[in-house]
Amino acid sequence: MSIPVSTDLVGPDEEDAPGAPATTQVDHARIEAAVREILAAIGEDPERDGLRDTPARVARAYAEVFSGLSQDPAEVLGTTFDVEHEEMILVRDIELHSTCEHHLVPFHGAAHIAYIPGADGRVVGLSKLARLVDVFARRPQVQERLTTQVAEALVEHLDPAGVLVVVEAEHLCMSMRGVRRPGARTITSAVRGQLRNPATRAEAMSLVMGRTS
Ligand SMILES: Nc1nc2c(ncn2[C@@H]2O[C@H](COP(=O)(O)OP(=O)(O)OP(=O)(O)O)[C@@H](O)[C@H]2O)c(=O)[nH]1
Ligand SMILES: [Zn+2]
Repeated sequence: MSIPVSTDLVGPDEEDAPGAPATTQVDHARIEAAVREILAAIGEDPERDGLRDTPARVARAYAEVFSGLSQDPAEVLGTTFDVEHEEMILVRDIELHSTCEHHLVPFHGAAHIAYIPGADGRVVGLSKLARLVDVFARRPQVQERLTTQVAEALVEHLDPAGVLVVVEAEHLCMSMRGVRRPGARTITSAVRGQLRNPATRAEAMSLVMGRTS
């Protein structure tokens, strides 16, 4: 994929408010021009009061929503530590927002991640699992790929004995348009290593499904 060069390219942190998520390198001017064109194409007046700043707002929003394109999972998982824990670690209900690559509308839901540390006993900080989800969610996505990418990144960078990733989400492309079925939830999973073992997998799934929320 080639990223167009423009004087309006804004890199990470340059225009972000303190504490805001880093934004990706996107061509703001090009997004603004495209949004103006879409507004005109749907019969709107891009110059009317409420819409005049919309192209710039959309460019800033896209920079944030697609910031995962310029983030490296290796960095997120770069800090690990050893603890004496050989059993499964599971973080569930990691809220996620992503963008369906077919319609460029959101899908949102939760990820649940379980892993068993590898022979070297390394674990990651719990927050890094949520950051890892964001690295892949903040891209044009399909849910299956998002699920697989999170699992594969953990396998590659943490070398665990086993991994289970479950993602459940509602796709607005199925709710607000098209087939119009609000409330339908899609569940995907990716399982690697010892978590493929039926008993271990069943234990992880019961922990995921037994959530109270
Ligand atoms: N497998 C999968 N499909 C998805 C995902 N997000 C959206 N879709 C589907 O992608 C399909 C795209 O189908 P198309 O027929 O090319 O597009 P469309 O005419 O807009 O389809 P409708 O949504 O049925 O109106 C739709 O069935 C969507 O529900 C996803 O994460 N995974
Ligand atoms: Zn869609």
